[in-house]
Amino acid sequence: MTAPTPAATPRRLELLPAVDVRDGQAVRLVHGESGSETSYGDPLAAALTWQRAGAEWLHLVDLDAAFGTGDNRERIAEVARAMDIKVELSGGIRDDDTLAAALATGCTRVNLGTAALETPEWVAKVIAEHGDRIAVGLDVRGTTLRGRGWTRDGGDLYETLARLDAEGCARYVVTDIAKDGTLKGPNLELLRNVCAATDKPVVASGGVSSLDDLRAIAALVPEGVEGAIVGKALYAGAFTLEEALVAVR
Ligand SMILES: O=C(O)c1ccccc1N[C@@H]1O[C@H](COP(=O)(O)O)[C@@H](O)[C@H]1O
Repeated sequence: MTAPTPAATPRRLELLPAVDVRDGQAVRLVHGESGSETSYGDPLAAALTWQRAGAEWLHLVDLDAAFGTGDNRERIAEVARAMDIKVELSGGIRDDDTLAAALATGCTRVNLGTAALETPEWVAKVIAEHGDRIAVGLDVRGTTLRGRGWTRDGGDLYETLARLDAEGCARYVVTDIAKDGTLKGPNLELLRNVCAATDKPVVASGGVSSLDDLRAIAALVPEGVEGAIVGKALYAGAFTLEEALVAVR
C-alpha cells in the first residue's frame, strides 16, 4: 500500500513592514506625493524595531532615488546590511550600476519600477541574469502604470504584465497609488484581477489600515497573493506588527 500524500500546509501571507527613506529619514507619503511626508525618524531604528517584532521581511525604499531628488544609497546599504531578515529593496534601480549597488547590499531581491516601463530590454536582460532576485513593482492609478516617482504614465498594467510574464519575471509588487498612505483599505479587486492575469506571486501594497484588511488580503493567498507591505498603519499604531503576524498566521 502506498503511503498517503501528506496534505500541503496552507501558505501564510508574508508581511513586509516598510521603511521608506527620504532625506535620510524614515517617512510615509500620501498617494506617493512628494511633499506629503510624515517623518518617523531614523530608518535603521525603524527597521530594527520591525525586525525585533518578528518581521521576516523588510521593504526598504529609497524615495529620493525614485523621485530623482538625489539618493540615500549609503543609508539604505547600512540598513540592509544590518538586517538579519530578508530585505526587498527599491527606488531608483534603473541601470547596471544602481542594480549592482543594490544587490551588493546583500538584499534578497530588488523591485524595479520605472525601468520596467522605460527600458524593457534592460529589464528582460536582468530578469534572465538574476531570476527571482528581481521583482517588478507595478504602481498603478486605475490600470495605468506610473513611473519616475509615480509622476509619469507608463502604459497599461495588463499589457506590461503579459510582457514581463513572457520574459520570466518572478514576482510582482502591486501598489494602488490611490490607496497608498491613506489607511483606506487595500484594493482587493485589483489584487484579484492581477492574480487572475498571472501565475506569478503578487505582493500587495497600499491602503492597509487594520488587521481585518490583512485578513482580507490573506484570503487571497490561494489566488496568488504572497505578501502584503504594511507602512502607515504600523507607524500610526493602528496595530502592532506582533498582532499582524498573529492575524495572518
Ligand atoms: O513607496 C512609495 O511611497 C513610492 C512613492 C513614489 C515613488 C515610488 C515609491 N516607492 C517604490 O519605488 C519603486 C520605484 O522606483 P523606480 O521607479 O524603480 O525608481 C517602486 O517599488 C515603488 O513602489
